[in-house]
Amino acid sequence: MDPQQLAQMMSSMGFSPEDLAGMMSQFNANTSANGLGSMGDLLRGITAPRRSGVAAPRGGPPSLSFNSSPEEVAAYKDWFEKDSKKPPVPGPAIPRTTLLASQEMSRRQQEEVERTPETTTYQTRFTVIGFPKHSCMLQSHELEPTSVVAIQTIIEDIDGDARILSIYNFPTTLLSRLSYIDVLFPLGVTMAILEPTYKAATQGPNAIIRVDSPTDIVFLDPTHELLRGVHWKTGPRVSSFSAWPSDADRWKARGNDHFKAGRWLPSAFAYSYGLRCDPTSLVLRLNRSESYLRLKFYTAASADAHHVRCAAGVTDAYRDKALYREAKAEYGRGHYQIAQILFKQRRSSHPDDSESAGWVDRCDKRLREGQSGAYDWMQLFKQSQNDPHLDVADYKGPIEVRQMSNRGGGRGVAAIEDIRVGDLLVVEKPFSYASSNIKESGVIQMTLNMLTSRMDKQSQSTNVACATQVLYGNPDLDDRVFHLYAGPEYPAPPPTYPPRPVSDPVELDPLSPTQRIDMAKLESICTHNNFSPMPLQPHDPFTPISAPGIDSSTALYTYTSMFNHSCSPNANYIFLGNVIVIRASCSIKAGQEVTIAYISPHQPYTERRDTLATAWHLPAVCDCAQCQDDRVDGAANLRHREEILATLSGGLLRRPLEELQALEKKLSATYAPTRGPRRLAMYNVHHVIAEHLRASYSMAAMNRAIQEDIKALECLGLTVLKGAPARSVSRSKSKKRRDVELMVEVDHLGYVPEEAIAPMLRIAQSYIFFDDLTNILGWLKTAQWGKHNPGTTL
Ligand SMILES: C[S@@+](CC[C@H](N)C(=O)[O-])C[C@H]1O[C@@H](n2cnc3c(N)ncnc32)[C@H](O)[C@@H]1O
Repeated sequence: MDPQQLAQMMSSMGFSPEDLAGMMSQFNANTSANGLGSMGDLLRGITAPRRSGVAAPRGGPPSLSFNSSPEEVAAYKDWFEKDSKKPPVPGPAIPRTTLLASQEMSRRQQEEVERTPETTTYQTRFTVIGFPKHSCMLQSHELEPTSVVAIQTIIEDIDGDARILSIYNFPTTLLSRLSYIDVLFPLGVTMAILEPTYKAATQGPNAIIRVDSPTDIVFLDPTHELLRGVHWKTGPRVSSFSAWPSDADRWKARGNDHFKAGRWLPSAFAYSYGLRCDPTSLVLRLNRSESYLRLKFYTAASADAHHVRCAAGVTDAYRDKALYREAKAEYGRGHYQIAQILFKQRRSSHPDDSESAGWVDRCDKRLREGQSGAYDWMQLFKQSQNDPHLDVADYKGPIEVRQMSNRGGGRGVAAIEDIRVGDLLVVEKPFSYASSNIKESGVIQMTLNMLTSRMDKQSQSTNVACATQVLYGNPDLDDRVFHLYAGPEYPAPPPTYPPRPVSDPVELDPLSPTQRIDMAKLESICTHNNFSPMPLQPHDPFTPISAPGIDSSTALYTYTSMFNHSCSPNANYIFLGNVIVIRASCSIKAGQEVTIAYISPHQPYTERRDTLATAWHLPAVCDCAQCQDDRVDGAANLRHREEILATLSGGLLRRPLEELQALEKKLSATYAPTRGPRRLAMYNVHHVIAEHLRASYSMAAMNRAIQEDIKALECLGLTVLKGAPARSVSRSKSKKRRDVELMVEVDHLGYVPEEAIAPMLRIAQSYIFFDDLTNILGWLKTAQWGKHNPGTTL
């Protein structure tokens, strides 16, 4: 997003220019504040040795802000690449008191923001993603601590050498309040950080220890064997370290307090500490399963509930609760058959419980949707207006993933039988979804993505954190995400998709997760596969726009990520809430590749090529029909066309007819003679010529006006029928049914652009001049159809 786009976005959201100026200056003065960056006192911890050399920073990076020019971004990237090749050296020592003082100040500022959110200006945060980093891929028992440090935002080693610690992507901490972070990372808690990265801060003078992956953090009890024999220079414990429960019952009570206050992850932590004291406790596991359900950690919830349900000697009451929780967790995992069996078991022991009967019905619906693609579209549309998260099953039509030559990642989607226009191909809930609302959150997060050299939208970086959270709580989904295409820097993914599902739930100990999330790869996967859901809206349902109150949204879909791009695709997608629905936009033969458009096919060729190359790493030569056509036109013609279009910014309507006709000739000459009628750049010229002709109000001119508007429609890619009508559409009049013909081809349900409606209506109006009722009704009907067919019919 460039500064101009940002300014436009802000003003469309109701920010004044003064607001924007305030944000910019505040941003430049502010360093990389994050939630943890505002904590005051000390935590303690242990670092594992870095397994590979990550250069400690020497000399600061070029400064960056969200109004940095592409050259400044390139300079930063250049610095970063050079800097990361330097051998590691010790970082500069910064007095502990200096760091603590600045930390205290940050905290006070943050507290002020929380106290008076309405009077505080927007907080700006800036960070960088998409650089190589070292998420530990080893198990924690392989830890070999070489240095002992006190961990919080300021950490120090046993000799008192102080550093800043930044933890990114820790589940549930996004935009959370200080009081919540204090609970999650209480003062004095000891953690082992596996393979931290020591790097220059994006802003400000001080280097930071950065931990990107939450699975690189292991929480240690004071009695942990790693801490045996460790002597802290600052004394055996941090002064404000609060009492540490030493038995399972106290941990249970603490967990229950957190749970009652809606602090789900801290409650799961407390139950997990309790389980360290008493690994056989069923009540702790049962309680933890409910905390996990609230966090949507379905796999972890199912594992705990299953453990309790099947434990020897479990009481009926516990078994009952565990059964219900396991059933809900399996439902959350999309295992509707298993969930239904469990809900039925519950119903048979509680015949009067209407809730479990309701769950059995819901499972029935999901099973039907997943098998036959039979959805209640209207109901879903209505629900999506209140909540983007819809309770639906995923569906896959007659398609499969195959190896495709010349495609990044090597795979693509192909039809396994002949598909008709409009057929449903995919319905998929997002793996992760993030939306942002700057006004509500009061935070502007700018993220430089080193993989694309572009600024990510706020929701893009948030979505990485959301995907991390889903993986953290559902470790069985690892392959579903890590078998996606991760960009040219990573080895090709496996040739098939989806991976075999893991049926047995995997247990999660949040204090010492055994799974490892490779954050650099996850960032790259999100970059190469993300979508911006723009849900259908009620007032103008066929013009997708952002939902009210949402500035941007980003989602990762897994199966959908298998579709390759084409600028003239044969499938279209829309969003109901955050659920993606893909349909065939024309007939597709068995074996043919099914493609979707990642970007608007209406952009000029060079813009499409550049966006596809930088944002999607598509090869310089896209082999779709539209790009081939554009290449046949030739670079000089494409350039010339853009130059002509650039001169038209003042609009066309006021220009004399002769000038327009000359313009039409000039533009036409930029298209190769072999090209068909689809010439997007010429739509408007034809339509404006038609308007001029119409103004003269003669029979001949009116006829020519109709022909010019037909050309305008053909330039937009529509096939106007000159012979047999496309389809009969019935309408009732005086109880008799009369058929009205559509005037354009409907075999290809490509996106009917908004621009097509005006020429259609004007043609209908022009036929009034000729008293031609068939054409008047036909074109009115066609305009109505066009308005209601943005490429897919539900
Ligand atoms: C969302 S993935 C599509 C699935 C991918 N081909 C796979 O095997 O996982 C996006 C990546 O596929 C490749 N890709 C998509 N469309 C392409 C096209 N038309 N030509 C070449 N590569 C394409 C690019 O590398 C792009 O970054």
